[in-house]
Amino acid sequence: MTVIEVAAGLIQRDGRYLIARRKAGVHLAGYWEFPGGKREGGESLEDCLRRELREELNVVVGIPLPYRIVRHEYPEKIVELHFFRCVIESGEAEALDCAELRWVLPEEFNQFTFPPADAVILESLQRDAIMESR
Ligand SMILES: Nc1nc2c([nH]c(=O)n2[C@H]2C[C@H](O)[C@@H](COP(=O)(O)OP(=O)(O)OP(=O)(O)O)O2)c(=O)[nH]1
Ligand SMILES: [Mg+2]
Repeated sequence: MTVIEVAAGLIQRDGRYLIARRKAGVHLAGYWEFPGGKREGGESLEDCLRRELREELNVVVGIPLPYRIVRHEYPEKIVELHFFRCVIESGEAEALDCAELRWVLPEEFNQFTFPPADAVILESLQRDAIMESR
């Protein structure tokens, strides 16, 4: 099975992260996720992320900082998720290509259903937040 490369943004502001709910009718519909999408030919993952965040949220972000890479095998596809930390440089996030948006604290992640691939990232961000508060 071919591996689908995806770039996703860990967009942080005042200790909260921006999460988006996937629209109906797509893979993992209704799940909450970190905004982003599939890399197109000839594009770097950083360019992909910046494009996706413009398309999905109408925001421009600064230089994305690599955080972690997660490979996950779903029954229907294999995804390689490249998570980047980033900050909004201009624009206020709008739900252009997602069902709903929320700014949430890491301690609130458990109130939302994320795709199984995201579990390690959620735990890692929660751990980071605890370390930063010490
Ligand atoms: N953006 C994002 N995708 C995720 C996460 N976790 C996870 O398993 N995925 C999966 C869902 C999808 O199969 C794939 C991302 O593709 P996508 O549907 O967002 O792609 P896209 O924005 O380019 O949308 P499209 O043009 O193909 O409709 O990765 C996550 O946290 N963020
Ligand atoms: Mg997407």
